[in-house]
Amino acid sequence: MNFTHDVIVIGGGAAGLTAAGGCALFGLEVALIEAREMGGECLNDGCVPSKALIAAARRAQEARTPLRHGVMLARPRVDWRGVHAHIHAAIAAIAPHDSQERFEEMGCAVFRDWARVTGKHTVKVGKRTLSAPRIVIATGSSPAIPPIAGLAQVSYLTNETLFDLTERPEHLVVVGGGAIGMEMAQAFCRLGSAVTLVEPGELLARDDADNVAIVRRTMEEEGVRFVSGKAARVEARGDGIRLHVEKGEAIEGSHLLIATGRKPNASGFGLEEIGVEIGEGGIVVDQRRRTSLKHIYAIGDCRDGPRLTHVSGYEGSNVALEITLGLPTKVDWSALPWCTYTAPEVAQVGMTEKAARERHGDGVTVVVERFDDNERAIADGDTAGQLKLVLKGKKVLGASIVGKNAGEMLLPFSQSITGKSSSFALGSAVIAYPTRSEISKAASFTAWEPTVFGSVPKKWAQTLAKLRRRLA
Ligand SMILES: Cc1cc2nc3c(=O)[nH]c(=O)nc-3n(C[C@H](O)[C@H](O)[C@H](O)COP(=O)(O)OP(=O)(O)OC[C@H]3O[C@@H](n4cnc5c(N)ncnc54)[C@H](O)[C@@H]3O)c2cc1C
Ligand SMILES: NC(=O)c1ccc[n+]([C@@H]2O[C@H](COP(=O)([O-])OP(=O)(O)OC[C@H]3O[C@@H](n4cnc5c(N)ncnc54)[C@H](O)[C@@H]3O)[C@@H](O)[C@H]2O)c1
Repeated sequence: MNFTHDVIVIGGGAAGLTAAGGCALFGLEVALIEAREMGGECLNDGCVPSKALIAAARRAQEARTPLRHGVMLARPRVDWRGVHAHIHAAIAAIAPHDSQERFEEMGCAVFRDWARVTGKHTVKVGKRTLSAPRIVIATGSSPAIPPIAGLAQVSYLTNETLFDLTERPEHLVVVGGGAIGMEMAQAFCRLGSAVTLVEPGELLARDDADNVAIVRRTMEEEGVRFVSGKAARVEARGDGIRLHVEKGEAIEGSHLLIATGRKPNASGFGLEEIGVEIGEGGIVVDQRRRTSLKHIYAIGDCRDGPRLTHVSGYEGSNVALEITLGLPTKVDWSALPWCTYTAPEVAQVGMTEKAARERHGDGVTVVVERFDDNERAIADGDTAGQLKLVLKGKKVLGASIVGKNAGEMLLPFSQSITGKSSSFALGSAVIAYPTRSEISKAASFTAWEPTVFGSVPKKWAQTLAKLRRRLA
């Protein structure tokens, strides 16, 4: 077959851009297809706008505690148009990294239209049919809308519309206590909205429950109200809504945010017709991210698996290496990090205590270090939180951190889990004083303490001391 390109990448989000850019930098002829804005969800309606909103909220919260450390601040005045402008300025500042021009400079042919897979090696975009020996599907996901009776008849927000608000919601009702629900509930509350969050199960269910309890307490103290139950029915009420919780109360609010997970963008553009297997959680892939048709890869949010920007980037670069150099690259989730950017942040790498005990039973030990023992945290007056180090013997299986900047502290534990460092190396490292990172050294050293100060080293130290007294 006379192919038009070496590889076709569908989707210009974190996954597709990494795969396309990687292949182009190795000199392959790459077709990159994106129907909407370049940069996908992370840049346009995900990570970037949500973290920009959180930054505005942090500023308001700081001022809301008027007297702290002997310093008096003026009460915050939140101008929602200013918040909106900050969010969109952040998007605009990062947009050049993901732009059509940048990827064309790297050597990609960029097509800005919807793609349809028309054959095992062919993709139609606009009036053109492209063909390649390898195809990468990186079509992302959309908000999953739960079966709440009456939802279609009321107006509601999702991450696709939330960041366009130009006025502060009076009372935001958030459905879903996952990462989006928790981050946005706290941010809107800090910016002055009343916030009620409805969740039937555990908040941040993938994280360590003790650590989540700490962030929940902080959010409650700041004014977020948590309602346990499933959102079952909703109706319009004046300019707002009234949400009925299954076997529970009815909550009235001015705005409704649906944050109940993601639906992979896997069907409706030709994959089923050519025999690519699609499961409940998305496109079915093997560890090398190959679909049931081995020359077609699926990466990022569109396939079954973790949905995070760094995961999309990791899979994009793996697949680029496999396609360009022919090196099979399997994904490895043993040191997968993630962080929810509430205050305090809730961060995780590797296994939680619960997951480790399910897998390894009594062989697991857990070391807990609290930030109220960390001297930088004390000096800063920001001691909420703790680090849980999960070990099997001295091998690190995971770390669960809740606290200010917890997400920044995961790296040494990632390296320990992957064998590029060890709990001993971290426990004996020299760490700048006073920093919050000292807690990582403290936890690692605690794991070694019984060995370092065990009976054998103690006996040896005593013998040496005796010898010195005799010989000196
Ligand atoms: C509010 C929010 C906050 C988040 N915060 C974080 C965070 O802090 N950290 C983190 O790691 N993750 C975060 N995420 C998750 C992160 O945004 C996603 O995991 C990531 O963006 C997925 O990247 P992707 O490339 O797989 O998909 P996407 O970014 O969705 O890209 C897919 C692209 O494919 C295009 N497309 C789809 N079908 C077609 C077609 N047929 N033809 C042409 N183009 C097509 C779409 O237009 C889209 O641009 C957040 C998500 C949300 C919603
Ligand atoms: N900081 C981050 O890394 C970050 C931030 C935001 C989003 N994300 C990613 O975005 C994706 C989506 O996040 P999310 O928070 O929407 O999904 P999620 O899957 O994390 O949480 C959804 C929650 O909605 C609840 N729910 C479902 N139906 C409900 C109902 N009828 N009533 C009440 N609650 C209901 C579920 O029990 C669940 O707890 C995730 O993949 C996440 O990893 C990541």
